[in-house]
Amino acid sequence: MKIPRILSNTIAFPTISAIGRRKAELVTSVALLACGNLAVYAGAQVASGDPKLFVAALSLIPFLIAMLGVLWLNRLGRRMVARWLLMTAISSGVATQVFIFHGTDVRTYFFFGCAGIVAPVILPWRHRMATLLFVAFHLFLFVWLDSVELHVSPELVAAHESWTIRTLDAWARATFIVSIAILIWKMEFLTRRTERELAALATTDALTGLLNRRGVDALLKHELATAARRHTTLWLAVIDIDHFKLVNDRFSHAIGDSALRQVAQTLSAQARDGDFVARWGGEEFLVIMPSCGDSNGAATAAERMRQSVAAGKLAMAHAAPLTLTISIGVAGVPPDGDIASAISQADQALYRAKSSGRNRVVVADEPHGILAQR
Ligand SMILES: Nc1nc2c(ncn2[C@@H]2O[C@H](COP(=O)(O)OP(=O)(O)OP(=O)(O)O)[C@@H](O)[C@H]2O)c(=O)[nH]1
Repeated sequence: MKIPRILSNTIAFPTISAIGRRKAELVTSVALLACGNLAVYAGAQVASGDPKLFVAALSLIPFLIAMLGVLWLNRLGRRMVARWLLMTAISSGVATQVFIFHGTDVRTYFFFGCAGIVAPVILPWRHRMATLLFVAFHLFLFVWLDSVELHVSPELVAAHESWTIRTLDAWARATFIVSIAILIWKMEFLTRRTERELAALATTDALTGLLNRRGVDALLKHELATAARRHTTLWLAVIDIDHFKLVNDRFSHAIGDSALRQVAQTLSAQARDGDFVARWGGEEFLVIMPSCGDSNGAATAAERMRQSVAAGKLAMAHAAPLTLTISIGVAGVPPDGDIASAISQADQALYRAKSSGRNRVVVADEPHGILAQR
């Protein structure tokens, strides 16, 4: 079944931050929960056949419209308005039921308790004083109404033993507990997801979508441990775009960014399963190749990447397509070796590749350095 866009949590709010999305989804959940609860409530009132309860059910229509407004405003990104509308609509919907239609015989006032508990997680921290007042007022109403008998409607006192009143009473109690439980579960779920998203963001380079330095550091340690267990060499390729400063200076920083993205895509496409491509720094990339075997295998893989970048063209709006080249330094980390010295060797090999003309691959332990060139 296709879920209407306005109701869907998974596809909603694609453009906002992880934390903002968490709040927005929480607002959607509470709005849907409140709608569901009060729809059942209104259903029981209508089914009772009692004209007063029927009018009470009709009085929930503005509340339902307000909930749709909350969902809509939330999607539009008017999250502050959506949050306050949600809380005030719940509050006034409950107040209407309690003070105009039921009094305290039906425990609709339990929803004041719900509103008081939910408010701090929904309302913005920025409005903390207003939130505090909202919470205090609702908890006061909840405690006060629980301790007094407020028979607003004489008909309701007469109908006290009817199935409708019992149902509404039971529903209000059950909803109080279940709503809080669902909210806690939802918050836990969203917190875990937000944590995962933030962890992914912290290890991802925003421009290219590759692993960033922080991400690759952890990965390197893991891959080295695996290689050491298998007694194999972990091969690393440090890659630098040639004359990249010229691209920025001659065209623009935006074109420079496009060039970085294109090289990142080409390297990722050329990497084999099990290889990892990361953005190592400005215009430098690092490729981790755990299963290349010997230096020939690593050099062949690096050469394939070099050729592929050189064969690509970066489309330009008002100029001829741009051809980019890269220089690559390759080094291996033996099972008992350390990453820092392998990176340093790869850097030196890269330096040799640059100083001997660029657009080439140099393997650190090759006596002549230059293994492949065009
Ligand atoms: N557009 C863009 N440029 C960047 C980014 N990060 C670093 N750079 C640029 O990359 C350039 C690196 O230039 P250099 O280190 O002089 O190297 P180069 O021009 O590539 O020369 P060689 O490496 O010797 O071939 C600098 O101009 C940086 O500003 C980025 O994220 N986007």
